[in-house]
Order: sequence, then structure tokens, then C-alpha cells
Amino acid sequence: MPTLADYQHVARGKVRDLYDVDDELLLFVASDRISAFDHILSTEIPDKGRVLTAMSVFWFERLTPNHLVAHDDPRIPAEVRGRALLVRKLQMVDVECVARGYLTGSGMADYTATGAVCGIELPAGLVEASELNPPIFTPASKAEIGAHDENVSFDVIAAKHGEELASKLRDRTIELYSEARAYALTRGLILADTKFEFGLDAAGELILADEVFTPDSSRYWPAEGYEPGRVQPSFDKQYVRDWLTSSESGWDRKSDTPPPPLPADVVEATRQRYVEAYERLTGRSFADWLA
Ligand SMILES: C[C@H](c1ccccc1)n1cc(-c2ncnc(N)c2C#N)cn1
Repeated sequence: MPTLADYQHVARGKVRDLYDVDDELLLFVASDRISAFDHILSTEIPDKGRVLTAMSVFWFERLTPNHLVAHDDPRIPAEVRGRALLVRKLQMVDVECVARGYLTGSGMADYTATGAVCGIELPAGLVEASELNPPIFTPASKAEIGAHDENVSFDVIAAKHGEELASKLRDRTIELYSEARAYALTRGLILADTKFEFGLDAAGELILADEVFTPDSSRYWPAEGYEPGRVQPSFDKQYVRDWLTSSESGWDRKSDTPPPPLPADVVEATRQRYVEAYERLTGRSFADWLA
């Protein structure tokens, strides 16, 4: 059985890592790290990596073609088993493919400033968390470490990647999101938006890559209590956000100081939210994940 040290570390994200396995395969590892307010927190959330990996696998089983090769395989080191995926190497398309079914975050900011998002004119009178029907494709160009992605128009993507690939990215992004949003609602979860990464295989086919519909790649809100006109609570990160912005933490979000460690009760409550999101979404018990 290999160890992680046997594989070359080829990419590091805020909360995930990528290793080179062989000519065909990569190892996509989800950590227990959590980020909030653009900081990677010093406290980890036990099982976060395993829950998010199990969520990606649930969706990869439904949404093809995708890059997943295996989630339980002797080439996956024991130390990351359950939070690592063997995936096939692709020629990645350098576009953050974002679908928005609700207006929030940078989409809301762009709408407030211009009445549009990524060049898409929206109706007047929309408010924070307004539903967008149909959902909109709002691509972004990847930012350097520490900066925010920049929302760009479809035409910018078409100019860079060609009309045909840009149209495929848009259509597949909206199709996948629409299907998942409808399904999540039946489980009492609003999937407000999501970010996909795609790659091309040797035959030039568009393949869904990266992680899929996890709370790190998507915004999940509880469906009960949904009300446009205010910022909705994050299903998974609200306890962390509330504690960090409470007087108890002693942290000033506007300062450049790093957030303090999280108290054990906030860690456990957050772990429970990840497990609950997985179990509500999939109808499966997390205890059964690679038991
Ligand atoms: C942005 C993301 C990333 C992940 C983890 C840590 C840092 C970055 N990434 C994904 C690939 C990638 N490259 C080739 N084939 C693939 N199947 C994938 C995937 N997924 C390269 N970078």
C-alpha cells in the first residue's frame, strides 16, 4: 500500500491537494481544513474532508462523463482513505464555471452596481437571495492565490476558448446545476450556486472534474426559513461565521489578524452540519462511508 509521500504533490488549494500518481491518474485529496472570511482557519473540522469526498462521489455516480476513477482503491494511501479520489488526468479548461440559481455574493454585488451579472441583464427590483429562473451562467477567471476570481462575460470566454467550447461549458454547467438544484430542494436544501471545473480528455470530450456540489464548491442554504431580502444562513459555515463575528471570539474581521482557534463546541456543531448535509442529500448514513 503506498503512502502519500510516494506521490509527487502537484497542486495545493486552500483546503485540498492534488498528487501525481502515474501518467494517467491524479490523487485528489480533501483536507479537514475550513476557510471563512477568506482565511484558512487554524482549527480543522474532523471528517470534513471525508464528508465532502462522499458528497462528490454521490454526484459523480449521477452526473457523467466525469473524471472519477475510484474512491476505494489500493493506490489510495490509508492515511487519506475516504477523503481522496483517484481521478483521470485531463487537459483542464481554465474557466471557473459558475451557475447561479439565486442572487448573492459577488453576483449580488455586480447586480447592485450594474443591474447585470457577467453581462447578463437581470430584471429590476431583485433583492439579496432572489431566485433566478432560469439559472444563469456567470463564469470567472481564476485569481491568484488570495485574490477573488473575476466575473467575466460569456463573450470573454468565447474569445479565449472559442464559441463552441464556451457554449458547451455554459450549457453543461446550467444543465448539471438545474438537475441538482431540483433534487436538493426535495431534500430540504437550497443549492444557491455552484462552481464547476471541466477538463478535456484525449478525444476532446468535455469531462466534469474537480469536486462537485460540495459545500466548498457551492452555497447550501436550509430550505426552511428561506426568505429573499436578507443574507441567508450558510447550511455548513454559519456557526463558524457567527462565532468569529461574535464578541466571544475577540476577533476583528476588518483587521489583518488571523482568526482565533475555534472552540470545541463550534467545531463539533460544524462537523454535525456537514454530516447532516450529506445524510439529507443522499439518504445514506455517513457512518457507512468506507466503513
Ligand atoms: C484546481 C484544481 C485543484 C485541485 C486540488 C488542489 C489544487 C487545485 N485542479 C484540478 C486539476 C486537474 N488536472 C488534471 N486533471 C484533473 N482531473 C484535474 C482535476 N480535478 C488541476 N488543478
